[in-house]
Amino acid sequence: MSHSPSLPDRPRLELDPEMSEAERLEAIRQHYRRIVHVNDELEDRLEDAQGRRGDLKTDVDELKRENEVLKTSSLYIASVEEMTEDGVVIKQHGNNQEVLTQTATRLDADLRPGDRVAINDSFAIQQVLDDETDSRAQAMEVTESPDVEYADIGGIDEQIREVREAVEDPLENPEQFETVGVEPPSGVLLHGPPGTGKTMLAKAVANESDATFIKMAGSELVRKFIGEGSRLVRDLFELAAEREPAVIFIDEIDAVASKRTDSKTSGDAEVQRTMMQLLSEMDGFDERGEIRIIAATNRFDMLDEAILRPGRFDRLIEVPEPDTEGRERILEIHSQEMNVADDVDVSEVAADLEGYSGADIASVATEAGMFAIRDDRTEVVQEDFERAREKLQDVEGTDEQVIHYQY
Ligand SMILES: Nc1ncnc2c1ncn2[C@@H]1O[C@H](COP(=O)(O)OP(=O)(O)OP(=O)(O)O)[C@@H](O)[C@H]1O
Repeated sequence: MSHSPSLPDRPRLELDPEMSEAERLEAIRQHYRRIVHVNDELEDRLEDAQGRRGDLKTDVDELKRENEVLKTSSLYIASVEEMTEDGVVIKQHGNNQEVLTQTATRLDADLRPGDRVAINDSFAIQQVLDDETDSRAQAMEVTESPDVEYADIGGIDEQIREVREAVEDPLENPEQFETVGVEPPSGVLLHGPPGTGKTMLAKAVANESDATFIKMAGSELVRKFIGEGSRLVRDLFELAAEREPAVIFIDEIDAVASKRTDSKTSGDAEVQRTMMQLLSEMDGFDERGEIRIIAATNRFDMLDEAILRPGRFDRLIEVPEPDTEGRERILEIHSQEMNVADDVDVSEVAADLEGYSGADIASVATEAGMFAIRDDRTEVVQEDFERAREKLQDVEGTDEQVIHYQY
């Protein structure tokens, strides 16, 4: 590339009055050729200059970016709480301080409450972080087809029937609901003591309706993902829309939907915001297509009534502790793969397990098998079940009992 500063001389047309017609014509022709030549040369130079300009612009952009990075090298993570006329209210992760700040105009349109953002030392928002962050993956358990079937669940046949009616039927035969002119229930709330099969039931109905199972634990939203609750709830519904047909399962919903307490700590405000997000997602649920939502709690008494209104969790299903017959069925399910001696009387074992949940009974079966192994036997005998029950009673002692009692 030549970058000579001087421009080529401007060609001059010199005509002598003495010249003949033919000479004049020739002089004009030559002049024309010179002009064309100079023009070509100028065009080449222009092209070079433009190329050079492009190179310089790339350098400038690069430097600008570096400068930006240097200026904002230590960014902190925060969540957008609210968009107000005066600016954006954010809360920094790790401390609960709320700050009113400004944002670069180029980001304005993209911001929504609940977004995770990167802020600089002066709290100015520099960047909106991607939705697909680690916490989204961590906070949600997604299973294409959970390996639980209705036949694996014992003692709650009536509850299975109700859940199928509220979840499976609308997913499989939406037209039937339309023809008859009834709205399927918006959300199903399973309530009852711990370990009675609520999660199993939600997994089984997702599996048997060929729906993706997406689980989120309410307790984790408030303990582990502080400041991200409402965003994660929004992501949960977005993910379900991407994966429909889908069953959303919110375990321990009481953690985000408890009756309002009087204290006004920011922790409570945050839980409140998470619940509001959940309510607004459910209110806009009609248009969401093939998504059903199930929640579970063992603290039904603590729930805020707002979540039980029509259009939200409007189908309540109690999943109680199993009765004798139920316990027998659960014991059969959990020992069907075990080599149990013919003379074991399952109904007698079950009768002794009064107050045991399905989860407790599963442990009794496993523990009975362990006793047989310890005794170097290949068959599980009646006494193994009794010893297992005694052992678990000793181990469980207080904690579990207290929870059961509270319920
Ligand atoms: N009705 C049941 N039939 C068969 N197994 C059961 C039943 N209930 C519980 N179990 C056993 O207990 C385990 C835990 O059950 P599950 O997680 O479904 O209970 P949950 O009601 O959701 O409990 P939590 O309230 O503590 O979340 C299951 O994996 C299963 O092994």
